[in-house]
Amino acid sequence: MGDAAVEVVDLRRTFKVPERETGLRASVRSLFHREYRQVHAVDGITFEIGAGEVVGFLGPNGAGKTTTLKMLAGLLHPTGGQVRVLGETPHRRRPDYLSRISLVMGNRNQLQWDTPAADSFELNRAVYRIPPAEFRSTRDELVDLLDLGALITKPVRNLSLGERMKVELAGALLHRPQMLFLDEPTLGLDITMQKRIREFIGEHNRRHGSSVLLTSHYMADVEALCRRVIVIDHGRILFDGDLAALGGRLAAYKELGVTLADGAADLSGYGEVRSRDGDRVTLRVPKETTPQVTARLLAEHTVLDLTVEDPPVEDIIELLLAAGHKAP
Ligand SMILES: Nc1ncnc2c1ncn2[C@@H]1O[C@H](COP(=O)(O)OP(=O)(O)OP(=O)(O)O)[C@@H](O)[C@H]1O
Repeated sequence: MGDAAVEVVDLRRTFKVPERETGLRASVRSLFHREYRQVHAVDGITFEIGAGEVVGFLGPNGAGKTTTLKMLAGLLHPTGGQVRVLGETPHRRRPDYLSRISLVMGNRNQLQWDTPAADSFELNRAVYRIPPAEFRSTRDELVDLLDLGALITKPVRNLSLGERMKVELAGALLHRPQMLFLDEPTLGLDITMQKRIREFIGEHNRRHGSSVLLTSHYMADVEALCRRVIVIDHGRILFDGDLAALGGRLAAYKELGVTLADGAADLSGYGEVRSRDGDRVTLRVPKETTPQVTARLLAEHTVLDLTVEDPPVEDIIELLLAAGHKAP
């Protein structure tokens, strides 16, 4: 295998889950004889991530993203296939490997709850055997980049969700991991804090060149950070490539944003009205008829503003998933 940061070939993970039938009789029967079914959480995926690359990992709930990240981080054994991260087999969990990666899960706390983050940072220093001078300079850089200030001296439990995510990220980066797995790092945060976290991730990547695999339900995160995305559904990859190509390949329509002098005009004859925000109407129009539709709008109305854009990424992914479901 080459020197990609992540190399995954036909990776699989199946879970055996008990079938739950309803009713008293079924409950009693299940005491003696349990039926199981196989859940193919990850069903044969193949991809590579280059050194320093930031890749978005997208898919609906239950698609297999977290299961994949856990296998890459060495928390779960694969049921089949091959996985190499930084040239290592993750589930062997060699200390040297663990000191070169980090997994941050937005819905999980990894720092000690009752003590200040600064104490957990010290613990990480000892666990990862970070030389004191390197530790101080990395910590100070993270405190500065994330604007942590006094936050690291307060017990973690007293921090807001956004503040906690910032100190979590700092804790996860103290040992300067080359590979970063981020599972919903902006989950539940307000827009300002989401932006702050995403800017930090971008800046950290530019400075240190670590590779990042990121899952997020917020497309703004993905659009800001990832040129490439992998879309997964039902444990299988539906798309792997440039985010821009995803739009170009799939979107058979454009979105027109129109503001008319007559804000109340009915525009349903020009295309599908997607939304109306005050005087501004968003229309979905087939790509090939966009020039004619814009020409008609301009000829038949007093147009104050007109924009032509690709549909939002959320819509494109929705189309992709719908097409994937129709595939045999
Ligand atoms: N420990 C487990 N035991 C049984 N089934 C599991 C286990 N972990 C995950 N699954 C199942 O595997 C599938 C994939 O789950 P996974 O958490 O990887 O999805 P996801 O893409 O991360 O979803 P989300 O966006 O909701 O976090 C789901 O059907 C889930 O119920």
